[in-house]
This record gives sequence, structure tokens and C-alpha cells, in this order.
Amino acid sequence: MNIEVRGLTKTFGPVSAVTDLSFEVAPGAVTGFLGPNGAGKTTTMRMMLGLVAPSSGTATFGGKRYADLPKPSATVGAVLDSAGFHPAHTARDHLRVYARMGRYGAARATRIADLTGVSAFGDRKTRTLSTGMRQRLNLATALLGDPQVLLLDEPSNGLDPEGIAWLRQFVRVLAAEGRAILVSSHVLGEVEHMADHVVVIRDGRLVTTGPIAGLYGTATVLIRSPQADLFAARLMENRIRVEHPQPDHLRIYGLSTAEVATAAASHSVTLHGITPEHPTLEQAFLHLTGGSR
Ligand SMILES: Nc1ncnc2c1ncn2[C@@H]1O[C@H](COP(=O)(O)OP(=O)(O)OP(=O)(O)O)[C@@H](O)[C@H]1O
Repeated sequence: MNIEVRGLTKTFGPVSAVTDLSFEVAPGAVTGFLGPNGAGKTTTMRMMLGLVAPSSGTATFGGKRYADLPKPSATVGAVLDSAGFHPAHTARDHLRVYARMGRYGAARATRIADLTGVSAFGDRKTRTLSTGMRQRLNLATALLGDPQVLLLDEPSNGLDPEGIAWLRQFVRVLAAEGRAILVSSHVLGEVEHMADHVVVIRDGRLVTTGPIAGLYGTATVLIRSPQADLFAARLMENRIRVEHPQPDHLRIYGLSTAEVATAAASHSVTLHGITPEHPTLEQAFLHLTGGSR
């Protein structure tokens, strides 16, 4: 089931939380929803779920708004900031209550508890659960109806490294089964090994969207040479872009290391060093989002 967000906008008094935001989330893949704190991720997800009324724009699931879906919780599962738990209930009670409300049956609750690791703390009262356990219980609750769409707001929050590795693998499997999954984070590293696509926002506006590999900046080659000026002149004659970061260094765009070495030889330029440069995904992300975290 395809998710379509079209022109979503939300203002809270003088605050523009989200402005004319459009993107799509495809089924069978994980889409990372990235942006620094306050960028508008939570507000967008709340609008998608009809929890906040948009100032304008729409969000649809297979062409229908959340409120118009025949059985919303069986179509869209969501984990937003910690939902309320009844403090006297155990984790297992909580799942059973929600299973009963959705008419999914007790067997389904047990199966989901096993799948999500909730069984390991099923007998503990919800008030005694750690943040990571609450995250798992929220995820389990969202999965009761076997939804085709999952919206997860910062699901790694409070998970230990083992929990994060588990979540990554679990979410990938859920996507591989054909679900459309949107996972928000303000830290790229959290979704880097989970997401196939990304939607990056800043100040409530779209910065970029596409395959995660497309976030990587252009690879360049850095050379050191006593004839850097001469080499730069020759390369520029051939319309190759160069930068002079230091007097005897050149950064060359659009050529592989082998092509740079061949060009140097053909112009009789002596090289003292040649280094391929690949910007990291994190650098590209920080650049896109204005360096804030
Ligand atoms: N109910 C509200 N009333 C007023 N302003 C709000 C409200 N909800 C959100 N905002 C503002 O809207 C902007 C976007 O907030 P939002 O929580 O959507 O960002 P976010 O990307 O989810 O951030 P974080 O990563 O910190 O959760 C912020 O400036 C926030 O202060």
C-alpha cells in the first residue's frame, strides 16, 4: 500500500511546523524520515494519522485518508511518543486488552509478544518497564492488526545496541513482507542500515527525497604535486573542475583515481600523493540539514 503526502502544512499560531510537504512512501521498503530536532517529523506523522488537523494538504494510504479507512488500526500501525499504559497492567495484559479491542484474539497477542520480545518481560507491570521495553511494547501493539503500513517515530529511542540491531533486522523483515514503513530519526546512523529511501526535512520543508545512496556527495580525488598549478591549468583546459585546497594540493572532480594518474602521466606531471575522497553519509546529512543535530 502506497502512502502519499501532498502539500501538508501546519501552523501553530505564529509557528510554521510543516510547510507544503510532499513525499511518497513505497510498499516493500523502509523509508527514513530524517531531520534535526524540531524539523516537523512528529507533527507530520500526527497529521498523517489524523491526530493533528492539517492547515492544508492531505495524507493518504492507498488513496484513502486515515479517517476514511475501513479498519484504520488493521491498515496503519503507528508508534508515536510513548502511548499511555495502564500502570497496574502487565505488558501482557496491555497487549491482550488491545487485541480484544481490535478483535484480533488472544493467540495473536501471544504470537506478537513472542515476535517482538515482549514475552521476556510480559509479567512486569507497565509502570516498571524501561524506555526500551516500552518501545517494544508499543511496536507490538502497533503490529497486532498485521498492518500494511507502519509509522515509527524515533523507534530506536531508549533501545540498547542489541535492541537497535534487533529493531533494524525486524523492520527490514516487515518491509520485505510488503509493508510500507516510515521511520523517523534525527540521527542518520539510526536509519542508515535500515532504510532504502530517505525523506529529509528541515524547518518543516522538504530538503531531498530519494534512494539513500543518493545522499552521498560526489567522490573526488585529492593529489599532491610540486606542479599542482600546471596540472590544474591542463585539467581546466579539458573542462575538469578542480579546487586548490592548499598550494601543492588539488581536489579533482569527476575523474577516478586511475584517470587522474593517467592524466598526470600524459601531461608529464609528477605526483607525490593521490587519495580518493568519499564524503561520509553523515557529512552529507549534516550538510543538508544545516549542520544541526
Ligand atoms: N502543539 C504544538 N503547539 C505549538 N508548537 C508546536 C506544537 N507541536 C509542535 N510544535 C512546533 O512545531 C515544530 C516542529 O515540531 P515537531 O515535534 O514536529 O518536530 P520533530 O522533527 O518531530 O522534532 P524532534 O526530533 O525533536 O521530535 C517545532 O518548532 C515545535 O516547537
